[in-house]
Amino acid sequence: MKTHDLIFSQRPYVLAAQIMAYNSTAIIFTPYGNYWRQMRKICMMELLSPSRVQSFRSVREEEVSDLVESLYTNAGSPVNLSQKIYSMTYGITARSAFGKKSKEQEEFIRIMAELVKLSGGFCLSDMYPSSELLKLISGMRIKLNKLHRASDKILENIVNEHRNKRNQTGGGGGNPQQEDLVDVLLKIQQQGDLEFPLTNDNIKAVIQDVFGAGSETSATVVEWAMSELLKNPELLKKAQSEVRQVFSDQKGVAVSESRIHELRFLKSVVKETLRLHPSGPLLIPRECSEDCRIKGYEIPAKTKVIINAWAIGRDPSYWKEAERFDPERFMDSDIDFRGSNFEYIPFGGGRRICPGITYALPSIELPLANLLYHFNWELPGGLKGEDLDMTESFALAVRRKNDLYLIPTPFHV
Ligand code: HEM
Repeated sequence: MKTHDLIFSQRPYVLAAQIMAYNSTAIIFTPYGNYWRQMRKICMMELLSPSRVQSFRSVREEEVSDLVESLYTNAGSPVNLSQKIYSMTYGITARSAFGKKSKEQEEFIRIMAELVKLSGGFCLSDMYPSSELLKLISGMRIKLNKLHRASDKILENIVNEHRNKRNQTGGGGGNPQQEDLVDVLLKIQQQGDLEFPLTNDNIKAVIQDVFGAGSETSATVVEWAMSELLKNPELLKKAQSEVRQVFSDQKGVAVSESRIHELRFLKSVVKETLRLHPSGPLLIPRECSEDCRIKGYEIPAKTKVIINAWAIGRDPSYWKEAERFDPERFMDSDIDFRGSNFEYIPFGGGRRICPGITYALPSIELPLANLLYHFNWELPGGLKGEDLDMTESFALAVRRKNDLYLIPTPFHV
């Protein structure tokens, strides 16, 4: 990611991306080159830049406020917090990138969760990509085709709705400032601004990537942070005291983003969660584009390279009491996840580093701050924090194997 970054900027063949991402023409699994560069740049400018992220502040605040309201109505009884967090995060991404939530949002969430399971690059057909027989007998191709047909229908609707609206009133309802990512991609398609024609399939591929990458990942962080805090009641108390003190004048109103930067401990909780539970523990696989030599090892061209960010984040040669959830370690530390501290790479590094960091952080911090501010939390059935099951699922983005059920009790009565 530093000395040999260019050579390792390629992605390997993954059957799920081939089928689901319209011949790998989105961003995540797209081959390194001009097409990938242009698509990544468009998303950076139209969705992920600091000013665009700031412009979605009211979207985040509304979605989080809806979450809080729905939790108030469940006060005192166990709620499936995981499901609520995932639904909220997908809602934020849908509204930021496509202007509104899709009618089929819950169905799309289900498809994405399934896709994330199948895209890890560890299924037999990805180990032996040239074997058509394996794709057939493993049932992968059939499963993926079915999933693809279902997601394509939803994506097609999103694109068509945008196209119709553009034809009637222009992009963004006649206000270019209000154009969303889909509007911009359609405009580029119409104007033919790129060196290659942008097809409908390309647009759908990018939407799907953004939807999956932008939601599943951030949601896992909120889910794991709440799990770790429940396991460590004194840390939970500390995080709650901080947010309740910083927003002491709110008196029950949803916590806004205005002073979120003052929550130093909460930011450390997020960093520590990303150390122990990086959303993509093995990042996204790379491929070596030419022969190279690293520390005496010959790595032939086309070798699939998997980076174990999870293990690096728990390596005792870099981290004191590596297995312990201890947000304090980040309080007075310069270590950051933006790709230059290689002992801590939850977002990867180099040319393929996650472009969504600036977008992701407020979508994690704001819900977390609100959950901590508004409610006291307990495990159902008198379960103690130390007994909370922390088993991980196996997928490209690792969420809890079993959903997190908690009992919220309103703090402001
Ligand atoms: C906690 C939140 C997130 C985490 C932990 C995360 C993590 C990652 C990781 C590990 C990679 C692979 C990096 C590599 O190969 O070195 C990646 C790539 C990517 N992420 Fe994220 N991500 C997050 C949020 C987001 C969001 C919010 C978006 C967009 C809305 C996004 C879009 C992407 C895209 C498009 C890529 C592919 C980049 C490329 O191949 O050029 N991510 N992310």
